[in-house]
Amino acid sequence: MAIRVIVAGATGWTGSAVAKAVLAAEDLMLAGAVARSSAGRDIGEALGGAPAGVAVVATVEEALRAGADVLVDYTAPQAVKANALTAISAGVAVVVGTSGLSADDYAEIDKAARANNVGVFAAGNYSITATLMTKFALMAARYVADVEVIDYASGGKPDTPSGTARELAERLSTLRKPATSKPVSELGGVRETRGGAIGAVQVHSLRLPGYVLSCEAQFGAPGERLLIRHDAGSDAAPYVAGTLLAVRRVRDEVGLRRGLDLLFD
Ligand SMILES: NC(=O)c1ccc[n+]([C@@H]2O[C@H](COP(=O)([O-])OP(=O)(O)OC[C@H]3O[C@@H](n4cnc5c(N)ncnc54)[C@H](O)[C@@H]3O)[C@@H](O)[C@H]2O)c1
Ligand SMILES: O=C(O)C1=N[C@H](C(=O)O)CCC1
Repeated sequence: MAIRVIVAGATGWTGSAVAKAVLAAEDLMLAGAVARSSAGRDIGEALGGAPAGVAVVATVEEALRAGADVLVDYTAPQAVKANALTAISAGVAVVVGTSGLSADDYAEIDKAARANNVGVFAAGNYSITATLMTKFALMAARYVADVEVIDYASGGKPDTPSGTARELAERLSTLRKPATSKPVSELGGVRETRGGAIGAVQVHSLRLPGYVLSCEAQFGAPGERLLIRHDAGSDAAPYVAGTLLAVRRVRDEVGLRRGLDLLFD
């Protein structure tokens, strides 16, 4: 039986690519599409194609009324937590694509998921090559203590740091040995120039025209440096396969799992 999927943010940059892929997949069924601006329209037509027989609705609550197995969220940082909690309380598994959630937000989502016997999957980045960047950085952190994360995006990105950088820093923090650099609290001058701490890792976010989204882990050791970096282009296609992998697997577990690499092996 096909997995019934709701896509929230279904007409957005990423959500539209995911919704089209769900419509095209034989083992998935687009059970709902949430997009406030297109509410009432057929989602196939709203995406520039043939009618799909699914009317766009304005809220996740409305979409859930038709029945679903998985909610995929590609909306906005201020909407994603409420959408996820709404789905969880209806017993529906969630794939979180939207960035902007903190470790505390994820703890709350995990608690709700466990209480409702539901699986939730979240990845700061669903692209295969961005996930490899994270995997290689985590490998390097086992051998090199000093690492900082730099996140680059266009000036319009609404959240900082990126979901990619936040997840990378959180995960590096669980592995790293104490850094050798002077603690920020002991520095003179303008301390903010040393970036923000996520866990035990300093993160620096640049927002400049010309970037789509790039993220790098920069390791330093006496006399040498190692740079592990991912650069995204301007197409949403790289995020689709990883998102659909999560959709197909999210109901196998209860509670929250984070990081696409968990689904690689
Ligand atoms: N994890 C990943 O791999 C990955 C990949 C791409 C994008 N993202 C993240 O996904 C999010 C969306 O990115 P995008 O580039 O597709 O954005 P977008 O602006 O193109 O699309 C977002 C869609 O959500 C809708 N929306 C916004 N606020 C909403 C609300 N409160 N309720 C309902 N719908 C709402 C918008 O109308 C829009 O259609 C961002 O947080 C981005 O960082 C993550
Ligand atoms: O375009 C964006 O915005 C993206 N956001 C994610 C992030 O915050 O890391 C990753 C992919 C693109």
